[in-house]
Amino acid sequence: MGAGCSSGVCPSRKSDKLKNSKIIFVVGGPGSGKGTQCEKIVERYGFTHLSSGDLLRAEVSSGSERGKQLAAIMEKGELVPLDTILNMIKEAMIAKASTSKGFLIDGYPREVRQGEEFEKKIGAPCLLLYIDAKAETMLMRLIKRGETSGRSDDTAQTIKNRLELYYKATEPVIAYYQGRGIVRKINAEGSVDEVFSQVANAIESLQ
Ligand SMILES: Nc1ncnc2c1ncn2[C@@H]1O[C@H](COP(=O)(O)OP(=O)(O)OP(=O)(O)O)[C@@H](O)[C@H]1O
Ligand SMILES: Nc1nc2c(ncn2[C@H]2C[C@H](O)[C@@H](COP(=O)(O)OP(=O)(O)O)O2)c(=O)[nH]1
Ligand SMILES: [Mg+2]
Repeated sequence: MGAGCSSGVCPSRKSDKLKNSKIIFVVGGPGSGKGTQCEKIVERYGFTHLSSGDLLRAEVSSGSERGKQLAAIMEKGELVPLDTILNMIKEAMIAKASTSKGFLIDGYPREVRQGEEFEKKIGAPCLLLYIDAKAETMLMRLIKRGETSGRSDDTAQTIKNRLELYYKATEPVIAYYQGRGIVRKINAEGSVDEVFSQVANAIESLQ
């Protein structure tokens, strides 16, 4: 163990506590319905839901100096530094490792490198749920969500940036994992329950 690793939360090595954890990546564009489906998975299957965006928003709400820097990036719809978000996810996973039946990682990886680093420092996913909706659908859902979400990034210009970044950086993540045969594509155009029936089939195919 190198210097700085004595706390047990060492970002540079795999954690023994997490080595047997079941890991599901939930990938899709902004507004595709990742958060909505994750809530339903938790209700039925009892997994632990970790949303990268929620972890970051909690840090922003804490008012910390780091939170202020993150807020400026998120308001523009850009990606925060890889190490920051990966360490936050790893710490949250370790905190739940002894009681969790498995982890839903929502909003991460956003780019292929994030996936590679996650696997080096945490572990490999057994499933990638690809929540697929058309750009117009995502745009409409986000504009509607923006009426009540209070999220500073649910605004027309930032939504446009987030969608562009999704197609450029995140879609390649799906192709990367397709090569391993762990991707299940979910058609997210229908109602929440229609989408969930596909999601449930994918989860049950694991057990
Ligand atoms: N894995 C990540 N890497 C880098 N930045 C991230 C990551 N996850 C979230 N962020 C930052 O937090 C912001 C909000 O992310 P979040 O996942 O909540 O929103 P989103 O992509 O619009 O998805 P959704 O609205 O579908 O939940 C992103 O625009 C980005 O600035
Ligand atoms: N019609 C329809 N609307 C949906 C579905 N899933 C989510 N929504 C709505 C609820 C939200 O206001 C918005 C974005 O959903 P979200 O769960 O926050 O998405 P995400 O940004 O976490 O991917 O879209 C869905 O499956 N069908
Ligand atoms: Mg979300």
